Amino acid sequence: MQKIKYPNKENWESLLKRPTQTVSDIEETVTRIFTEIKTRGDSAVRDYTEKFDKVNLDSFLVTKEEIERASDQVAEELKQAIALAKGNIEKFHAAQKTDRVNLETMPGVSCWQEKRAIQKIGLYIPGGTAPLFSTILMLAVPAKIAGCKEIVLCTPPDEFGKINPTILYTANLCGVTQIFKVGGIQAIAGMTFGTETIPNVYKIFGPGNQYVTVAKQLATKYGIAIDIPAGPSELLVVADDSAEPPFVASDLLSQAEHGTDSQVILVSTSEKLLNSVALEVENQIKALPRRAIAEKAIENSKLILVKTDLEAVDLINEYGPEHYIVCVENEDFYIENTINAGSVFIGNYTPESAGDYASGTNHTLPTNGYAKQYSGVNLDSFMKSITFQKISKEGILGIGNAIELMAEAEGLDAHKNAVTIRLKNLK
Ligand SMILES: NC(=O)c1ccc[n+]([C@@H]2O[C@H](COP(=O)([O-])OP(=O)(O)OC[C@H]3O[C@@H](n4cnc5c(N)ncnc54)[C@H](O)[C@@H]3O)[C@@H](O)[C@H]2O)c1
Ligand SMILES: N[C@H](CO)Cc1c[nH]c[nH+]1
Ligand SMILES: [Zn+2]
Repeated sequence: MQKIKYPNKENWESLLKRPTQTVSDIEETVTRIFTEIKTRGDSAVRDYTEKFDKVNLDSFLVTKEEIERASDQVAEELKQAIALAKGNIEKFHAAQKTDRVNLETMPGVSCWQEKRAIQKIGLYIPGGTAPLFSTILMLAVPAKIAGCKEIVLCTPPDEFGKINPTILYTANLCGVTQIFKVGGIQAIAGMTFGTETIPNVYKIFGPGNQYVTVAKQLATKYGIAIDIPAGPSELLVVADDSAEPPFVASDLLSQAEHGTDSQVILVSTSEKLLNSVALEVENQIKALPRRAIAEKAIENSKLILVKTDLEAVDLINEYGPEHYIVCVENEDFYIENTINAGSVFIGNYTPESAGDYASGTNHTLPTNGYAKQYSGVNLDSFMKSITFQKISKEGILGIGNAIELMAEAEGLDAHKNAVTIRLKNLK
């Protein structure tokens, strides 16, 4: 990891740059694939699946038999772990339900707001280098609580045209309607336009690599809503001498192992802590099965020494990390001053992995600095708010003249007339 001592504020922008490619780097490829899938449907999906996933599939739809077989292949112990995680995610997301907002803004003018589920949604479940079945819990569980009717899932097949059994088991457990063996840009395009077999949806959810993330962003040009840009995983840890260096190193590596384009950052006012963690990272990385991936990500990663807690907080808010671990004595200061972050993990005994799997919070979070303007996925992501109003005779008498005057001032006589005609009727 590159160590940077007391960086100047003018250099923050380049210091805090992500290693990912930009939308413009990938957009041309994404646009080409979108155009082909829009015009050629399944046959183009098949071609791109062969090109990127190295398998030629007759059918993308996972069958009932495949789902049943998958359940037998998942160990009982893992099923119980999934059940525990599912329970916590259910509890935390069900608690996010809100009451209807109901108000009389003036006598006889009642306004209220209610939420309704988005009826047709698509979930992208990453499967390029690891089968992220935990992401199904993060998306399908709140979707069900919200009341989404049709839940389509796409995930890349392996070279034998198979999907990891735990993905199929979890999808079935969570009430996913249809599962398709399609990944990457072709999956997002399929759910955007619909093909002979893949239904189009109203909103696409889920993380993925850079191609998936840019494809989701492009889908919005075609009227599809997306959850958030949730690309390559990242983690920023702020720690002081109260932190356990081996714990901090293990957290940094937990996100570094996601992909070569992941980034992890350690910020501290203690050089001693930075050095101890760097040594620990070097040691722990050797034993990782995904060492090669983690090592690449560590090349993109940084140890940053700052002078004060205030400087640390400013730098962290400027970065807007997806995951943010606060492991310092003065934790309240950091928590109170957190403005931009996807999800925050506090203290020596809160590994980031807890949020990835089982604490109950959602792991689909904004990356690449998007925590400045986006929230992570939550119950509201699966719903729309609809406003209602009902005006009585008393109400229209009270509000009518203001509407008439405003409509007249905008030069919109038909708007004014819709009120005038009613007021006359009441005289
Ligand atoms: N931000 C979050 O909330 C969050 C959560 C979980 C995972 N993630 C991230 O998800 C990502 C998962 O990535 P992954 O690659 O393992 O799986 P993936 O399923 O996202 O992507 C695999 C697909 O990418 C496509 N692809 C690969 N190379 C391509 C190329 N050169 N051109 C076009 N398409 C190509 C293929 O179609 C393949 O099926 C990781 O970066 C991880 O950090 C993020
Ligand atoms: N850390 C990822 C979100 O960036 C989520 C995940 C799934 N499995 C393991 N981790
Ligand atoms: Zn993770």
